This record gives sequence, structure tokens and C-alpha cells, in this order.
Amino acid sequence: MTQAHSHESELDLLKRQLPIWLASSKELCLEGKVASYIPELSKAPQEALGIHIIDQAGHSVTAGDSGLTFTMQSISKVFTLLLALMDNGEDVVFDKVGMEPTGDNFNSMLKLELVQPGIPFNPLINAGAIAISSLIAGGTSEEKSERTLQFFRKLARNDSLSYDMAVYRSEAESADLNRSMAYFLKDNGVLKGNVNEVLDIYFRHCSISVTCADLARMALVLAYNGTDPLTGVNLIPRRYVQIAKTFMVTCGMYNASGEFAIEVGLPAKSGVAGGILTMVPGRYGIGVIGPSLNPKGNSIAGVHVLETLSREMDWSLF
Ligand SMILES: NC(=O)CC[C@H](N)C(=O)O
Repeated sequence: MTQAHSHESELDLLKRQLPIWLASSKELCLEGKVASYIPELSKAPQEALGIHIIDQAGHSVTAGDSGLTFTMQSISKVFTLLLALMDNGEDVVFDKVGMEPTGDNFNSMLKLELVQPGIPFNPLINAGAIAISSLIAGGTSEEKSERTLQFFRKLARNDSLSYDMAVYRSEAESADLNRSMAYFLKDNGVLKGNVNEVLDIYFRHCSISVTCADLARMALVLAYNGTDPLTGVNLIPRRYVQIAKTFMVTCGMYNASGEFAIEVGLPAKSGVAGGILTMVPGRYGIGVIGPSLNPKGNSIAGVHVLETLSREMDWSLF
């Protein structure tokens, strides 16, 4: 059998099996909770579950509620990290954030003061991502946000990607913890510039509204080391994609990253709106939505369906 044939048959297998696997994961939705600490997020449908998988030729398989729109939240942190690396280089970025998992919740401040030199442990926890937002190039905060949005649009091949302004406002009005972290970082000399402007950049990229197909296309570029396989154009240097994917394995699912690496074994990033972006390197980009979360803040049914997929398709990298 040629490569093309075996590949086609895998997509056919996915087309047949995905709705079945999804249906058995969906039952878990009722055991989780939709995030409510950002009030607007609590309006998301608890029982929804959807997935979109795309390959290098643009062929896709989709199942469940994959048409649902939701905000990227923490998934955006992977791409602001990439933009900050492209804008500043590695030395500047890793002067402001570390490379280690915390084992704490994504919004924990615990280790900010405990471990010297007082920089956030990694760019995927809130404190680290806020520090990263301050590194995005641009004359004004509007320009920095606009550059971020354009970068996301290019990766998703979707010029209509935009903000969910209701979620943006809701987060800005309820972000006391993130605000306190940002002031702490400013006092530590990690965050330069105006705290409110940096937070605005952060809230905006967290509130970019997507579907599973958008996430899958963004993931596909990472799966192909920064080159969009649909156009052959390199969008991100390979080294930076390698850094981002490594962070996704070690910190992408918050303090459940170790278990996810064992059970799924793919680089992934989740967000509190219930999205998960993941990929099979060199093969597929994958977007998942399931707003009902487990206690660690990951989509409860989304993680389950990825566990099934990885096991059945033998996708683990390890
Ligand atoms: N884990 C997340 O998705 C967190 C993102 C959210 N915007 C926050 O700062 O709390």
C-alpha cells in the first residue's frame, strides 16, 4: 500500500469512528463544570463536544459540535510566545520567563516570590503569559494587539478571526488576580511599561473567538514545524516551534500535563473556555471544544476523546 493510500484509509477510519468515540466521551460533560470566574464564559453549553482534524492536504474530519465558536483563552499563550520569540529572540524572552512546569494552578502566584530570580516559571501560566504580552512589538498597545490578531489570522488562514468583546469585557472587569500578578511583575522589574496596557493586550488575545477548524489549522502549522503545508510558506522559524511544542508537552495542560503526556502523548494546549489545540506532528492539526471542565481546568470530555483517539490510532509520541 502506498503512503497516500494508508493515509487516506486512516482518515476514512476516523470518519467512521470519531462520532462513536465522541458519543461515549460526551457523557462526561455532565460531570464537569463550565468556567464561571469570567462570568461571560458560564453561558457556554455544558453538554457540547466537538472536534476537527485536518491533514497536510487540507482534508478534514469533523464530528460533534465542531461549529461552536469559543474564545481561545490560554491556547492563545502558545502563539503570543511564538510572536514574542520572533520579535525579540530567545535571550530576551527567557530573561523574563523560565522553562519549567510549576505543578500549581494556571493562575497561581505561589512561586512568583519563592524562587529567584523572581520570573514566572514558564510562558503558559498566567503570570508568564502576561510577561510575554509585554514583549510583543509595536508602538502602542492597539498596534501590539493588532499585530497579534493578524498573526493568528495568518496561522488560521481566516481573515475574519476577531475578538469576542463580551468575553473580553467580562474578563477585564473580573481579573483582580491577573491584575495583582501584573503589578507584582512590574515591581519585580519583569514587566516593563504600563500595566493596564499590557493586561489589555493579554485580555484581548485570550478573547479571540475561534472554531475547532481554526484551532486545527493553527495546530497544523506547528505540526509541520512552522511551515503551512497548504501553501509551503514558512510562517514561524522551526526552532521557535520546537520551543513552543516542548512547552505544550511539559506545561500545556496546566498541572495535568504529566498525566496527559502519559495518556495522550501529544503536544497540546487547553483553555478555560474548553478548547484544546493539539497535533500529531508531521501529520494532523486538531481542534477540540468541550466547555465542561475537570477540576484542573481542562475540558473533561475533550481530554477523554483525545485519550481514546491516541490509544486507538497509536498516536502517542512516547
Ligand atoms: N487557563 C486559561 O485559559 C486562563 C485564561 C484566562 N484568560 C485567565 O487569565 O484566567
